[in-house]
Amino acid sequence: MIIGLTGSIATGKSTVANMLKERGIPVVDADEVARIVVEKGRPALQKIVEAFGEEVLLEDGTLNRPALGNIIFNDTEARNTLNAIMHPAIREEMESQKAYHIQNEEPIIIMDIPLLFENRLTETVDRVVVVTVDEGTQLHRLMKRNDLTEEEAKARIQSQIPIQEKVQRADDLIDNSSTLEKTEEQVEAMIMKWTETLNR
Ligand SMILES: CC(C)(COP(=O)(O)OP(=O)(O)OC[C@H]1O[C@@H](n2cnc3c(N)ncnc32)[C@H](O)[C@@H]1O)[C@@H](O)C(=O)NCCC(=O)NCCS
Ligand SMILES: Nc1ncnc2c1ncn2[C@@H]1O[C@H](COP(=O)(O)OP(=O)(O)OP(=O)(O)O)[C@@H](O)[C@H]1O
Repeated sequence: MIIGLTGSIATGKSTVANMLKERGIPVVDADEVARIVVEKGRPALQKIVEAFGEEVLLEDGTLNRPALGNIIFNDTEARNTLNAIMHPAIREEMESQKAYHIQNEEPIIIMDIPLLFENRLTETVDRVVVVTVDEGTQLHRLMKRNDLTEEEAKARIQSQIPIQEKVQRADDLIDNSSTLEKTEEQVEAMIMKWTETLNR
């Protein structure tokens, strides 16, 4: 069973992904893969420099992530340019990690993909789990985690499909508005449900 794990920015996908990993379920993480494909010497990094200039590089030649983030989260056209460079490379690496877990006969594999709906990838998974929080909590957690102003955080939130729309399209929901313990309980119940489905 291939499960797509998604949500909106800072709703708690990584938090839930870690809870799943702790329970032995393999997770293929799009954000992590997105970091690998822009490492020094990779073709995607070269293309990013060609599109956005040397100012998106740090002195040591690695990607200046905050600088690129400031450009793309405030400009749809720039975001589309970056997506066109990175998404094919991300997809290829994710497929290869998925194939590895399939070969190991893992019964459940999690694909943690923030932009699952935006990139129309729902057909590539069997079920979709959406991690949700209320909008106030999302804004607050994002501002705190990334040290952003309210305006900067709102621009990032608005660069994705609204969380309420994603909630409507979910097969399973995790409400991460409350404590981590409450989230953990929901994760355990969900794993139990999936396991029952597989054993049926
Ligand atoms: C712009 C970059 C360098 C900023 O890096 P930074 O370390 O600040 O953020 P990080 O990578 O941890 O992403 C944080 C969150 O931002 C959101 N996000 C990232 N990229 C995008 C995008 N192109 N469009 C909308 N939201 C995005 C996601 O919710 C993601 O979980 C980075 O996000 C990036 O390389 N983005 C393009 C690749 C991509 O689309 N990644 C999303 C997973 S497929
Ligand atoms: N239940 C919770 N209670 C308090 N803080 C939380 C809770 N869940 C997550 N957080 C915090 O909220 C922030 C966002 O969570 P997390 O990084 O898991 O979100 P994400 O959806 O993976 O984000 P992104 O889309 O940016 O990758 C983090 O700083 C995390 O520590």
